Amino acid sequence: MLGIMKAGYSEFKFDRFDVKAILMDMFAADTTSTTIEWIFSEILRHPRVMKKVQKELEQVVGMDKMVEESDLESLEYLNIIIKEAMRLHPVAPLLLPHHSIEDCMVDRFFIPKNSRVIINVWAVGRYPKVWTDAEKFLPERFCESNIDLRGRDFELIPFGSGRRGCPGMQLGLTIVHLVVAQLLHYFNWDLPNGMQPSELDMTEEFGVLVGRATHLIAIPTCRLKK
Ligand code: HEM
Repeated sequence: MLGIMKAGYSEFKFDRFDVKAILMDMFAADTTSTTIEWIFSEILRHPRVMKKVQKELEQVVGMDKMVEESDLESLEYLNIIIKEAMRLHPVAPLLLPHHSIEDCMVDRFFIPKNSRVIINVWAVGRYPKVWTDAEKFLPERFCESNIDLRGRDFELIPFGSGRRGCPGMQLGLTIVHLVVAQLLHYFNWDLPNGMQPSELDMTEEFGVLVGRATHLIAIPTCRLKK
């Protein structure tokens, strides 16, 4: 896109604002909203977790004030909920296709130069040799582990890793934390028509991004004092 912009041969106006808008459209909006929808689905399926994170919000933020960005680093339980939901539901389960620029060995595997490399982070996140009770949503598993999701630990790479990892990771994580924290702080949430948490359909719809097959519907009631 920068090449097209610099060459100036497009028949329409194409400047930095257009490049930014296309990047936001292609990479930012859906990844962030889909991640939030999965996190919220897991929280609604686990009322114990919802109560615990709301308690944390009460203690850290207080019931008479809105959540601010500066509160986020103190919300430790929220942080591990988000890690756990992104382990089970990486929105780009195969990342973007990568291309090897030279021969290399990864563990025992030889990858010749010019190969297309697809990394299945969905399977890595559920690999039973790495994760105990891999299919279960257990945020507390991260209390005793330093595993991070920013690309340093290859067991958990929902943003990819290295030079071609997601450049919007910090922005994405801040939006996800803030939106989820605000929704849980301001409202209590119920499933519609007396649906039980265990009945919530978690079917995935496969594509470049993997979202819920049906959108999540939840009923809010006000929780804050003012
Ligand atoms: C929770 C939110 C997000 C998630 C889970 C996410 C995830 C990803 C993943 C998995 C990749 C592919 C990395 C790879 O193949 O190794 C990627 C690439 C990318 N992301 Fe994100 N992303 C998020 C938010 C954002 C935001 C907010 C922006 C921009 C403002 C952004 C911009 C990009 C761009 C430009 C690429 C392509 C990078 C390249 O090919 O070099 N992303 N993202």
